Amino acid sequence: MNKHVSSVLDDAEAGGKDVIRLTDVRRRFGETAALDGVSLNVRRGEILGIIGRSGAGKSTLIRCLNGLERPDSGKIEIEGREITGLSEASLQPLRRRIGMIFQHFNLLSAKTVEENVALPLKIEGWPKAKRLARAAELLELVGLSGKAKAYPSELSGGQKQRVGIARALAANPALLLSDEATSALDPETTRSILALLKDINSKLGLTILLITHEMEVVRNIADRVTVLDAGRIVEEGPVWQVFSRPHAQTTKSLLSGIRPQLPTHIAESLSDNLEEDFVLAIDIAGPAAAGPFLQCLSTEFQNGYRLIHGGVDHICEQPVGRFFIAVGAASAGRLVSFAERLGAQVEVLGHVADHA
Ligand SMILES: Nc1ncnc2c1ncn2[C@@H]1O[C@H](COP(=O)(O)OP(=O)(O)OP(=O)(O)O)[C@@H](O)[C@H]1O
Repeated sequence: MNKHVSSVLDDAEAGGKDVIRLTDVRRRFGETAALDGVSLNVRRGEILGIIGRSGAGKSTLIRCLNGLERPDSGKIEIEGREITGLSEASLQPLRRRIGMIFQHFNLLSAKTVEENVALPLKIEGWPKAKRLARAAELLELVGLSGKAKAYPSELSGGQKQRVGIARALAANPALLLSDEATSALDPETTRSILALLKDINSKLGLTILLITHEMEVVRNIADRVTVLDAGRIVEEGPVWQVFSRPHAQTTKSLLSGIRPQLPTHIAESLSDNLEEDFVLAIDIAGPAAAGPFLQCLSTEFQNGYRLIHGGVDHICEQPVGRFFIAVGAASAGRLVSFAERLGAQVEVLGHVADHA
């Protein structure tokens, strides 16, 4: 185990369960409540995703966390120490406990890769030889050992973000805060950066807070997710649960791009004629989704329903099923109760003629 790994683990063992804790944090700008009573915690070693529409309050939350913005009221604690009310000087060492990576990398173009990575250590007063040794160690961790003497302009977007990650880890933070860090990257590069973050999370036990509008990012690497809307938390929980059974309308619409939807031509032909077939959206998560659910349904109802669309996906290794089913009016009530008894959540979307 290298020195960096062991020091992060030592820190992890020394502290409490929550790296960050927010209690009833409020911040207004005139009439706008950017944060309207936000309480959340980021547990040591987890990856927490925060999602929300534009204007939901994500940037304000980040600025409150790194001390650039002060909340009007409420409490923010980093590793058990309250930061609200601290002077700029007392805030500095706590601010260094949070490493940040950004959408546009924020590297210094006139400095080499190793100088960029070593910069936070220079600010901390480390001697040159020591900080270059640490930069080499971190560049190895992010797979860029051969690029120490290169300049940012000579790197691809993915490589620049790897440098950003190495720099964010240099001062040995308790938390890595990722602010839309993959939003400027193509899908393949995004996947490789997410794999690196996941690897660092499991190797170093590093806690990561991901702020993103990309649902795929949260789905791929986060353990838990918090949904912000108009400055409030409207939903939170394990990613597989929230993504398989979103309750808040905001969450449903944020996830509409990555969850199966009723085909548009059928959605547009739905009626409210109770004599026609019922169109149901059925969500089921956990072991029952993996196969038994459809089997049970066909055993119980034989040919009495039609599968319109949907299937089984896997989120955080949990099977998650979403099916759109049409069933005759006479069997609909019985099918809904049967599915609910199996643990599914059922929504009646409308009605279609039986040939649709
Ligand atoms: N300095 C400011 N002055 C006035 N209003 C502000 C200020 N900062 C944020 N707001 C308002 O607070 C609300 C939350 O903004 P914030 O930037 O935190 O949202 P966001 O979720 O980060 O949005 P985006 O995804 O577009 O960056 C918005 O209505 C915004 O217009």
